[in-house]
Amino acid sequence: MPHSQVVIGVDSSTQSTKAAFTDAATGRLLAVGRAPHRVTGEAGARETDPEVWWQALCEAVAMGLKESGVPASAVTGLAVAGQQHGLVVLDAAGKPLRPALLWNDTRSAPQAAALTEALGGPDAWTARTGSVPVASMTAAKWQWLRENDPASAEATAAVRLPHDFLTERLAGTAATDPGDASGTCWYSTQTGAYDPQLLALVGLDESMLPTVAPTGAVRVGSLTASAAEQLGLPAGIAVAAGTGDNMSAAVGLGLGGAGLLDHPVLSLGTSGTVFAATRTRPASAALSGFAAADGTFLPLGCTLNCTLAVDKVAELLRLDREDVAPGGEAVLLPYLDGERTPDLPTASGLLTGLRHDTTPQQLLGAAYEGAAVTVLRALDEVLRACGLDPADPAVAGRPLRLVGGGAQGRTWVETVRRLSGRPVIVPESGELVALGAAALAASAATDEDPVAIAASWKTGDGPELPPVARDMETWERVGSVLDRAAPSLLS
Ligand SMILES: Nc1ncnc2c1ncn2[C@@H]1O[C@H](COP(=O)(O)OP(=O)(O)O)[C@@H](O)[C@H]1O
Ligand SMILES: O=C(CO)[C@@H](O)[C@H](O)COP(=O)(O)O
Repeated sequence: MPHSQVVIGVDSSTQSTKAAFTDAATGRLLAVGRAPHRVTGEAGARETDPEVWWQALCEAVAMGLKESGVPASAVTGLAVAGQQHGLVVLDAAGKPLRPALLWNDTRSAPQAAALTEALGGPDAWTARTGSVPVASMTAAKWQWLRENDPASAEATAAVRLPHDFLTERLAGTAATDPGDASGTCWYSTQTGAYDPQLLALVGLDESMLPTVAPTGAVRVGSLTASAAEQLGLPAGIAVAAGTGDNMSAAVGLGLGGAGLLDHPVLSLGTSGTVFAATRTRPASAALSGFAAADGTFLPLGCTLNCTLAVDKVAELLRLDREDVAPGGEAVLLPYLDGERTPDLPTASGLLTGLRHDTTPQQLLGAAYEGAAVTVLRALDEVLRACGLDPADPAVAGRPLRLVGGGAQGRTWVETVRRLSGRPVIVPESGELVALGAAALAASAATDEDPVAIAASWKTGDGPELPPVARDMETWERVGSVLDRAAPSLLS
C-alpha cells in the first residue's frame, strides 16, 4: 500500500528531543523518535550546547524513520517547537560561541531587575512586551552575557532562540515566530514587531535577530541539501517557522483562533505552566503575556520546579514516584532551581510540619502538593487575563487539560484533580508539543490553518475525569507557608 504524506513535528525541550512522525491526513502518530539532552551547571547556571540539540534532532529523526517504517520520500514537512527563552549566540559562520543559557538559568536575575527598573517598572514592560523581564527572559540573559562573558557578547554576530537556531539549521533561513519572539522581552506584542527602544536598551542591532514570520505556521524555507543529508530526508521539503513549546502544545490541543479559546491548560514538565489561548492581549505583571503561534495570545504562568524537582525528592527518599501518600501536616516547597512564579530566583527548597510519625511517602506527597499548588496559583490570573471571572461557576467548571510528561503519571493527575477541584482532560496522546509542531509542518506544506488541522486530527481528545471535592485544607496550608516564607527563601 502506498504511504500517505507524513510530517515531522519536533519537540526540542529541556530534557530531550522528540520527533513525532505524523500522518498528515489523519494526525495518526506513526512513531516518536527520542534523544536525551544534557543540561549542565551549578549555583543557578543551566546550560546546554546548541550542537547537542542538533545532534539530538538528527538522532530522533533517524529513530522515527526506523520505527515508523515510512520511506523518507513520504515526508513532506518539518517544524520545530522548542523550550522558550534560551539565549543562543552565534558567530558569523552560524557556529555557537558558547553553550546556550537556558530558560531556568537564574544567574540573570540581577540583570532582569535592572532592566525592569530602566524602563520605569513592571507596568511599562507589560504595556509593550506583555511580560516583565524576570531571569528567564532572553533580554536578561543577553545582559548577563554582556556583563559576565563580554568576549562572547562582542563576538556575537547573531542571537537566536533554541527553536529558531534549529529551524535555521534545517532551512538556512534566519526566521522565528511571534510566539517564541514574545518571550525575549525585545519583541512587542503591542506592535507585533521587535521594539527598537528595547533593542537599543540592550545594545542589540535588529540585523542580529531572525525575521519574525507572521505566524508559526508559515513556510519559512525548504530543507537544505546539507540538512537533508544529515537527517536522511528529502531536500526541498517544507520547513515551518515553528514556535515555543507551550505555544505548540496549544496548537496540538486545537486551541486558538480556529479552535477553543479561553480554556485552561496545565503542562507538567521540567517547568510547570498554566496557560490559555485568548483574543485579549495580556498585560498582567503577574504572568507572562505571550503571543500564541496563530495570531491569538497566550497568557501563561510558569514555575521552574515541577516534575524534575519532584523526581529529585523521590530519588532522595529512594521511593518510586508513585509510592506516595498525601502530605498531611508536612509542606514541601521544592524550589530546587530557585523560582519564577513567585519570582524568587535564588530560593531553595523548604520543608515544614515534620513530625516523628511523618512517613517518606508523605514527604514525597508534600513535594507533589507544593509543586502543584505553586503552579495552580497562577490559574485564576490566566483566566482573568482572558477576560473571565474565575469565580463564575461556568468558568470554574471548565476542564483543565493536562499535558507534559507528568500528565502520564497517576499521582500528578490525582494531585491536580484534588487541588484544583476541576474536571481534568488528559489527552490520549502524550506528545502535544510535538503534535502541535506536526500541525505547523502540515500547515506549511498545505497552507491550511494549523489549529484547524490539529482540531481535525483530534489530537487533544481524551477522557474527561469528573471533578473531585477540592482539598482546600491542603491548598490553604501550602499557600499560607508559601506566603509567609517567600521573602526568607531568597538566599
Ligand atoms: N509516567 C510518568 N509519570 C510521572 N512523570 C513522568 C512520567 N513520564 C515522564 N514523567 C516526567 O516527565 C518529565 C519530562 O516531561 P517533558 O514534558 O518531556 O519535559 P521537558 O519538556 O521539560 O523536557 C520528567 O521529568 C518525568 O519526571
Ligand atoms: O520558560 C518556559 C515558559 O515561559 C518553559 O515552559 C520552557 O518553555 C521550558 O519548558 P519545558 O522544557 O518544561 O517543557
